[in-house]
Amino acid sequence: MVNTMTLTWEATREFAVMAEYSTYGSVVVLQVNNPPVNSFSYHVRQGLVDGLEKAQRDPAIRSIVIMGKGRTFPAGADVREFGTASAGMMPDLLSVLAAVDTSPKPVVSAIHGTALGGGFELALASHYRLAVPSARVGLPEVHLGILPGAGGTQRLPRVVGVKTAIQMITTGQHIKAQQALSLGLVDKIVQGDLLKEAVSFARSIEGRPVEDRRISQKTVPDAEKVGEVVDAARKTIIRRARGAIAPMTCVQAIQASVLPFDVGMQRERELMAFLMTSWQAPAQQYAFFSEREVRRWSHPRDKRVNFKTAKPRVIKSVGVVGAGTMGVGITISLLQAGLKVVLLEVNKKQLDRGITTIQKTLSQKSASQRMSLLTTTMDYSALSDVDMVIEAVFESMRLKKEVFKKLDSITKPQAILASNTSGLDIDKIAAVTKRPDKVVGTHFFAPANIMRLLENILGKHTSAETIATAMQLGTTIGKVGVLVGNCPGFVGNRMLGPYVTEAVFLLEEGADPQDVDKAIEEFGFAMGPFRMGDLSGLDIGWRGRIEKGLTTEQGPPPATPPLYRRGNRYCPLADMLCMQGRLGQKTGAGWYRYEPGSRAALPDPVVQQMIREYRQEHGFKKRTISSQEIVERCLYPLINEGFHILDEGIAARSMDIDVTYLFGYGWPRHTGGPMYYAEKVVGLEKILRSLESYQAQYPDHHYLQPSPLLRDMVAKGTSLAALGTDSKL
Ligand SMILES: CC(C)(COP(=O)(O)OP(=O)(O)OC[C@H]1O[C@@H](n2cnc3c(N)ncnc32)[C@H](O)[C@@H]1OP(=O)(O)O)[C@@H](O)C(=O)NCCC(=O)NCCSC(=O)C[C@@H](O)CCCCCCCCCCCCC(=O)O
Ligand SMILES: NC(=O)c1ccc[n+]([C@@H]2O[C@H](COP(=O)([O-])OP(=O)(O)OC[C@H]3O[C@@H](n4cnc5c(N)ncnc54)[C@H](O)[C@@H]3O)[C@@H](O)[C@H]2O)c1
Repeated sequence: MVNTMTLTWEATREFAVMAEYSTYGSVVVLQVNNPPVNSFSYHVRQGLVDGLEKAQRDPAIRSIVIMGKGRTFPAGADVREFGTASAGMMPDLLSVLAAVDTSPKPVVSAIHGTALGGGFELALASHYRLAVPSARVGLPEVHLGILPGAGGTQRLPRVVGVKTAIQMITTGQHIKAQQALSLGLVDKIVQGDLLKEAVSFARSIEGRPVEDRRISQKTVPDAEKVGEVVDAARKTIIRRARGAIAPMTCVQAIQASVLPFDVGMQRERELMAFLMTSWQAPAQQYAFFSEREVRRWSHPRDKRVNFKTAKPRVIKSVGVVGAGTMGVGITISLLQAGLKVVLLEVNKKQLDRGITTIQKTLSQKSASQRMSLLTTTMDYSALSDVDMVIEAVFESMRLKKEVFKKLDSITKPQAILASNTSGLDIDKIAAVTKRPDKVVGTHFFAPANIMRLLENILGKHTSAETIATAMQLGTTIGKVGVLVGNCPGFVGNRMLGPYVTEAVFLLEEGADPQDVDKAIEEFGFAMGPFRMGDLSGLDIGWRGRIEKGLTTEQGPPPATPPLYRRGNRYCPLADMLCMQGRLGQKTGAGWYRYEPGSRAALPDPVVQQMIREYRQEHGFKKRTISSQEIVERCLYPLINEGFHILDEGIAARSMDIDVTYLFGYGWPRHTGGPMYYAEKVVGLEKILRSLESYQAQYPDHHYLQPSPLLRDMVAKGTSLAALGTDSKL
């Protein structure tokens, strides 16, 4: 038991304040104080080493506790230091951890919040670990393109075995305290005041030898199976990693944990150096910080549209209109965040189907509690009292206008009216209401309860308060909100246009759908454009093209040249599939065929025959197209459209585009996003020259025409970061 009377502060702050030194009788507590997440920046490392040395020198001190001040135990290395001079300044994290491991006085890590990366490695180097019940631990370095480089790949397998260590490190998962306890990663879960409990625990182990507590001195429990475990892991990881090098490099480091500790540490260091100097690590770290940076939104259209000054309205209840694919997913997201929802649908069958899906999807534990927040209705007047409505009816401007007119007359005047349109003009929708300032686009991605992106669209009259509310709603429901301007397709779908258009042109020239998908999947996408089209439903794009007058349900509009629409080259192969009722997975056939009940895309001789005949009819000569050409022809026009978007001020920053693609379209994270990839991986000049060269070969493919902004940046040597929000906005 701790005598609370002895818990008087004898704190001296002569050491760097980032690791505060306090004594409680014979126990020293070192509290890392580096808000917000207590990362190990240089001064923290120095403070810890100084504190440890002081504790060793003082004969009155018999044990040491390390903990975090404020919200968390250290969440790892200071990633912002990577690549800067301070990162290399001694003491480095490895020497801090060596001082902990070899301390003759027992060291206890007392964990609250999240002990991640280097933070958890510090805990593993300690002789004892305590955690509060809400704590989480993990080694998420793989998401930053690196590995746990302060002994994590060597100590973790010594506790949990190679198999579990591979699983934890290559997924970067956070583990809850209770699971950590059962895996032997923490020794005790403590209730109540962590400081008191930790001091009490430290006293209880004073004088005990530390040698048998040092994980570095243990052996890996499943060492004899390492070859077999690594072989099995390699197969799944290579497939899952899709070009990211960190996961497999983590496995190589873990494999070395069966060697003597010092040898394994040397191997870990070499592999860490390899990853740190790769192009993927900075790309993934950029992705990490961009995900957070988009929360600091603003828009050049209006100075008031700025996260610093705009205040959100409080949203407690939301109406969702349409219980289709998106309406149901949006409803689930809202309920999961504890918001009240009124779900309205005009079709009874559809409503019933939606309710069943919602019930099934909500986790068993909280289903009844969450379901009690849901009201379902076929009567618009049930929306009279909600704070916000999200419309998710069919993608038709006529219908959206009709719905918004109704919503405007029924809902309370201060209610915000949002549309989940995939790309229709928000201003036209707002114009039918008497509150255009309260109309906004909130573009969710399918499946809406899973996909993290929320693309929020600022209309001409949307107020700063409305945008702040939409952005805040995103945070409340765990989405990554990105603010963009209004144009057909907004940012995400607009950039997708050139990508799918060019993908279909490749079929004319000789590729099969599976060739294109394979090249794009090898680049790192989870799905190529044709598999993705089949999954989403080919009718979505077809309806859109019909609405735009580019095609009709019966074929090309009268008196239209077959391969041109409005002066631009057009390939009608996708329309031809839809006219045959091949709408993708839902009809068992699209670009591919599907066996009943299976989602596996099988190449279809019928489609191959259709493409062959099409080539013959229109005089295309089949040629072999390399994967490199496929990737460049699909992705460079997409990137080029990103430059148009920046130039027009639709996106304020290139990072808004990158985050949109990382979280909404499965762009491979290890490449940083399309704009980062263009600038830092390929190089803007190379992108420009490739576009020019393809355009010379295909002068009527208008998406290949390089954007003036791209040309200008290459000519002036400007960087995307320097462009900031000041492109011609
Ligand atoms: C911790 C979180 C779970 C908290 O989440 P929450 O939602 O509460 O808060 P935010 O995510 O919004 O974060 C708040 C704020 O903090 C910033 N931040 C978070 N984590 C870090 C961090 N680790 N470093 C810096 N900044 C951080 C965040 O950006 C927010 O600020 P902003 O201004 O952007 O709003 C959550 O934040 C989280 O998950 N964080 C990341 C945790 C993580 O990934 N940890 C691992 C870090 S990497 C690491 O620890 C590496 C170590 O394993 C090894 C280091 C050893 C180095 C020695 C290597 C020797 C080899 C030498 C090779 C040399 C080669 C050469 O260059 O020559
Ligand atoms: N499906 C996607 O992948 C996706 C992704 C992002 C955005 N969107 C957009 O979301 C919207 C909805 O798409 P979806 O795929 O969920 O469509 P869906 O066809 O699955 O569902 C639309 C629902 O709206 C209902 N509805 C029609 N008229 C209505 C009315 N007047 N009042 C109330 N309900 C009405 C229909 O009965 C149907 O249940 C569209 O604007 C679409 O472009 C779709």
